[in-house]
Amino acid sequence: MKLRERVTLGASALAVLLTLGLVLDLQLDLGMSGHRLVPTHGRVKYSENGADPPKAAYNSFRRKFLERTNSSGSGGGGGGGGGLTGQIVTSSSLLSPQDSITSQVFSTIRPSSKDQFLDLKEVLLDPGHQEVVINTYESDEPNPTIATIFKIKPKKNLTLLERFHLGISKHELYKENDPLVPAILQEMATAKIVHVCQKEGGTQIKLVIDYANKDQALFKPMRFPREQQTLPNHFYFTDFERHNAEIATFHLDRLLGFRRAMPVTGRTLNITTEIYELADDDLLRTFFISPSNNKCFHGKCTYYCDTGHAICGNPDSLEGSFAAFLPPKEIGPRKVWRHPWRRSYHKRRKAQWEQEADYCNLVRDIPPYNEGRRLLDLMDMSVLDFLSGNMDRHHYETFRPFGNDTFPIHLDHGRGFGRPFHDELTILAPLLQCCFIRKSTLDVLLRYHTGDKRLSEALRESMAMDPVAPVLWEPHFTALDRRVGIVLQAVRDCLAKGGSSSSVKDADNYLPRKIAVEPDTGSPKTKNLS
Ligand SMILES: Nc1ncnc2c1ncn2[C@@H]1O[C@H](COP(=O)(O)OP(=O)(O)OP(=O)(O)O)[C@@H](O)[C@H]1O
Ligand SMILES: [Mn+2]
Repeated sequence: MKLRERVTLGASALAVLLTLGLVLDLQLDLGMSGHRLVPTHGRVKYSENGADPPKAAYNSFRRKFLERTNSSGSGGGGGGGGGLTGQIVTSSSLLSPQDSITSQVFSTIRPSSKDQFLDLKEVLLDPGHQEVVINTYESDEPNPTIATIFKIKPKKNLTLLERFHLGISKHELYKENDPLVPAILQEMATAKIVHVCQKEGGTQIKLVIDYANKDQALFKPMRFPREQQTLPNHFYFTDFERHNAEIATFHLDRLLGFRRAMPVTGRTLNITTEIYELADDDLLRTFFISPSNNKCFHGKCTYYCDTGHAICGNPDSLEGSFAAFLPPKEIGPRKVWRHPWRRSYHKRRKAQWEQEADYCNLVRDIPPYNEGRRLLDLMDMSVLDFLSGNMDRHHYETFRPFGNDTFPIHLDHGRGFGRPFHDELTILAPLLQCCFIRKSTLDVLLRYHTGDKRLSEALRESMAMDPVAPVLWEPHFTALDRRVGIVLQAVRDCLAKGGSSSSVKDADNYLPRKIAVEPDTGSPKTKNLS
């Protein structure tokens, strides 16, 4: 080979390697949204006159290389105390004043636990002309179920879960006080298991549990005792999953009146007779006996599926969460959406919403957020996640048969309930940036804050019957009540500000665009997202 050919070949190989490296790096940062791929890796700078502000290069350098930590100081009341008042709560990514030009800083005040929020009560009684607390009328709209859409007549011999599936409706997974829910919890916790295999996909190990009547559950194993907190050097995307967070979030979702999470129960299994002896070959291959003679398995997955992170019986029993299985594709096909407030999933990069104060206005011009219930549902989701401390909301799913004006299913809560002494305000970013909330959600929160039964007490009661109770470590209950107060304070801040953080004072810009008049044909705003 001539020298020139060798050089050309070398250069081509280098180019291919570089491209591959770039693609792999971006992969970490891209999300799939139905069929829209929305990159967030571009560093979008925000400045008032469109030009880079002074020191922008320095700030960007500093953010990139000097401020790598994801868990610097916070206003979170240490020691599980709660009840601290007048203290400013800020996001953990709080930056210096110079940075606030290019970065959004999230902050609010921790209210007193005795604050009765009379101002919010007044708004609930008479919403008037404000644009923060939004009354919706979903209950007046048709609410077809899977059974009605597919014209399925429920037969007598259906299983509990089959009946549950047929009852899933456009507005919710199950009705308030639906007797099927406790029945399914009981069945999942006690019925005989006949087969176990690993669930494909996802980052951490999950097992599909088959019962004799063909009903199924999704099993997430316990890894740590209840008191274990998120490791200080773990990012939200390397945090371990907690089975008890799945259980607690189902109860929390139900108590908040959302009913968008599948029922989840705890159960203690015998690892030999209820997993090993029923496992399929692929799972069986990952079983081994630990030095202390316990049976262990690690399965196959992207994170933590190796001998060092194996799941072991103790000595023979293994606790886990059992989530009722979602309906099969034939009747409940789902659409996957990229969450607009998704984090960057990169140890140094920031997401677009972290850098643009005006981000909400961008989102609400884009379908499906420009009309109907979706954006309000994301506010609900951010409240749920803030209360539980779940930072891992990258995608969400909806049921296709109901079209786009339907609820997002609350799935995958394994990373909640990890830091009871820290309130992560960035989880509330959708609410803080859009500045509106469903009236019914505010109503529920206010009742828990000022009524007879605080949220912690309601949750404790709701989970008392779970087979692995107590489900949560005590400090998480204190955290919940404290965080309810913070959400209420955030709504109060919004009312005081008169709505969205946008500088545009046009009322239409504050409302979920049910009233949007013109179809969105390549609005100039979308250029930032493409
Ligand atoms: N109850 C359920 N029944 C059936 N399928 C489910 C259920 N819950 C979740 N899934 C499916 O399994 C996928 C993975 O579940 P989940 O997100 O809880 O696990 P994960 O390991 O945290 O995944 P990821 O790492 O992608 O976040 C979900 O995206 C969803 O499509
Ligand atoms: Mn997950």
